[in-house]
Amino acid sequence: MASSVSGICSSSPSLKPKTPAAKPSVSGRREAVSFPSSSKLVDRAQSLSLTRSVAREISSDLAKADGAAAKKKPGLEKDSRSLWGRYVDWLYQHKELGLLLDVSRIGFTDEFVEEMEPRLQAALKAMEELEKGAIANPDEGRMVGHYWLRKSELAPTRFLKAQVENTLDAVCNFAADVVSGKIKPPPTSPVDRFTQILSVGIGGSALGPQFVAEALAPDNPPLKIRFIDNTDPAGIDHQIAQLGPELASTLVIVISKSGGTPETRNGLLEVQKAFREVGLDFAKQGVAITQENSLLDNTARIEGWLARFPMFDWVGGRTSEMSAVGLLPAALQGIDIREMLAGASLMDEANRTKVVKNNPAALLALCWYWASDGIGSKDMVILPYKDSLLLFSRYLQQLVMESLGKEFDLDGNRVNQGLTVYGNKGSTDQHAYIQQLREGVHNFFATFIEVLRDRPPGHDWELEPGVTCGDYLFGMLQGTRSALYANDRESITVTVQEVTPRSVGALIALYERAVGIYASLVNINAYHQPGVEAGKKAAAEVLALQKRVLSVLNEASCKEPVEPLSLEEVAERCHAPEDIEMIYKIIAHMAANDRALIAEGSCGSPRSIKVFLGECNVDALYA
Ligand SMILES: O=P(O)(O)OC[C@H]1O[C@](O)(CO)[C@@H](O)[C@@H]1O
Repeated sequence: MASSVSGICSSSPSLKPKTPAAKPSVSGRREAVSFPSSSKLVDRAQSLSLTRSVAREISSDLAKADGAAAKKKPGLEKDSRSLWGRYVDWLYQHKELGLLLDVSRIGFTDEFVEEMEPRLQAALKAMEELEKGAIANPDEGRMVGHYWLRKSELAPTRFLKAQVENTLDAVCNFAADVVSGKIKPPPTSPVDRFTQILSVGIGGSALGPQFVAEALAPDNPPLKIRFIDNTDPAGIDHQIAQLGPELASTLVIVISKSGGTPETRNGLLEVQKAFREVGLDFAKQGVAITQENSLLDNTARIEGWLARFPMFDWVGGRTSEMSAVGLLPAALQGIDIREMLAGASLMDEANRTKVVKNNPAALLALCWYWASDGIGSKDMVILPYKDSLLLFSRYLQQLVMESLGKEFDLDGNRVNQGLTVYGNKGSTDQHAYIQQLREGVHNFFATFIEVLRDRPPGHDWELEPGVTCGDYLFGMLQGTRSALYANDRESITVTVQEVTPRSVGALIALYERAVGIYASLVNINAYHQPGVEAGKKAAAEVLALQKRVLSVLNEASCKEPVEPLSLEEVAERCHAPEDIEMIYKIIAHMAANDRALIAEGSCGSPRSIKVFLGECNVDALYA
C-alpha cells in the first residue's frame, strides 16, 4: 500500500547563498592551461597530492608536449594568399569516398610536424600491430579487432574470420526475412509483418545505432526504430505508449555486450512486463545481441527468443557499430549495410599509409594534439551542417571521451588525459553558443562537417534570385569558419559529398582510427573504461543501502505502537551513520514515489523528518 503525507519533500531544500571560499584542490584534475613551465607543473602536481616522482613524470611528459607543440605556437596565419597555399598544400582528398579533410585552419608548424613524426610513426606501427591481433587492451588482455569487421581477411585466425563472415550473413538473412515478411510477428498481431523496432541498450550498444538511424534511415523505412537507452521509467513508458497497439508487431532488440548492464536489464524487464500486460508472448518478438553465454544470452536461449546474434570479446562497445550491434538495426531499416562496411574499409585502407600527410586519421590526431597541447587543454566542438548528422557529436562523445579520458597512462603515471567533445549542428548552434566560441573563453577548437549535396537532385529551387536554402547553410558554415579563424579560433573541416551509408561508414572509421592513433601519441589505453566502474559500484551500494533502510523501517513499523524514526535513528540502525545524507535522499525519493512510506516533516529541514512505513511486512521481518 502506497502513501505519503502532506507534501513531504514537495519543494526543493532551500539553498544557502554560496559564500566564496578558497578552491580546494581537486584530486586528479588538471586545469586547462596553455604551456605551463615545468616548475609550475611540478607545483600543480604537488598540490594535487601526487608524489614528487609522479609529479616529475607528469612534468616531463608535458614538457615533451611543450617541446612538440606549445613552445612554438605562433599566431595564426592571416594573409589570404598564404592561407590559400596552406589550404592547398595540406588538403587531404579520398577520391573514391569523395571525402576531403582540411586542416589548414589548425595552426601547426612544419617544425611541430617534424617533431611529431617519430611518435606518429610509432602510433601507426601500434595500429598495424593491433590490426594483426596484438593484445592492444593490456588491462583486459584483449585483442581489439573492430577493423576486421569490415575486412574479415584481416582477422588473425580463420576462426575469427569465419565468425565475422557468418555473423554478417546471419544479420543480412534475418533482416531480409523480417523485411520481406517471411519472419512474421505471432498470429496475435493484427498485421502480418514487423513494423517497429524497439532497441534496448545503452552506451556503445545504443549510440551507434541511434546515430546511423538518424543519419541514414529512409523517410519510410520498412521498420521504424525507437530506443530505450536508460533506466528512466517515464522514458520507457513513453516509448511503449508511443508504440501503442503496434507493440504486437514490434521486434525488440536487446543489445548488451556484457549482457549484464543494469539499465538494459531494467529496460528488458519493463518491456517484458508491457508485453505480459497485453497478453503478448515476448519471446516470439525478442532478439538478443550479446556475448555468448552472457546472462542475456542465456536468458534468450532458455526463453526461446526469436533470434540471437553474437558480440565478440574483441569488439569494444564504442567501436561496435559495424558489428551486429549496428548492422542489424540498420539493415532492418533498409540501410545498405554492405555499403557502410565498404566505406569503413576504404577509409581504413587510407589510414594504413605511413605518410602522415596522406593519412586522414593521423592528420586528425596530429591536429588534436596540436590544438589541445596533447593534454586535452581545448575541447573539440563538432559542428555538422546537416540535420541528419545531429547525433554524430553524441556518438563521438563516447568514442572519444570513454577512450581518451583516462587517469593513468600505459606506464602507470597519473596523467588525467582526455578530450572533451560536444556539439549539435549548424547553423542551429550559431543561434545558441557560437557567440561564446567566437568571443568568449578560448577553450576549444571546432570541427566542421560539411555535406556538399544539399538535397536529392531535382528538388532544389531558388528562394531568392540565385540562392537556395542550401546556399544559406553553406554560407553559414563558411562564414562561421572564417569568423572563428579571424578571432584565432582554430578549426578542421571534413567534407563529404552526401550523407550515404558509404560516407557514414567512412566517418565512423576515420574517427575510430584517429582515436586509436591519438591514444598512442599520449600513451594511454583507449580500449578500457575503468572509470565507469566506480559509478556502477556506487549505484549498487546505494541500492543495497536502500534495502537496509527498508528493513530497519519495517522493523520499527511492525512495533506496537509504530515507531517513527528520525534520519539519525535510521542511519544508526543501518549501522551507517556516515551515510545519513544518502539515507535522506533515499527516503525523499521513495516518498516522492508512493512507496508505502510515510515521512513527516519537511524535505527542506531534514532534521525534522520522521519516517515509518504504512504497513508492517511480517514476512520481511523473518527473511
Ligand atoms: O554493451 P554493454 O555491455 O551493455 O555496455 C554498455 C556500455 O557500458 C560501458 O561499458 C560503460 O559505459 C560502455 O563501454 C558500453 O558501451
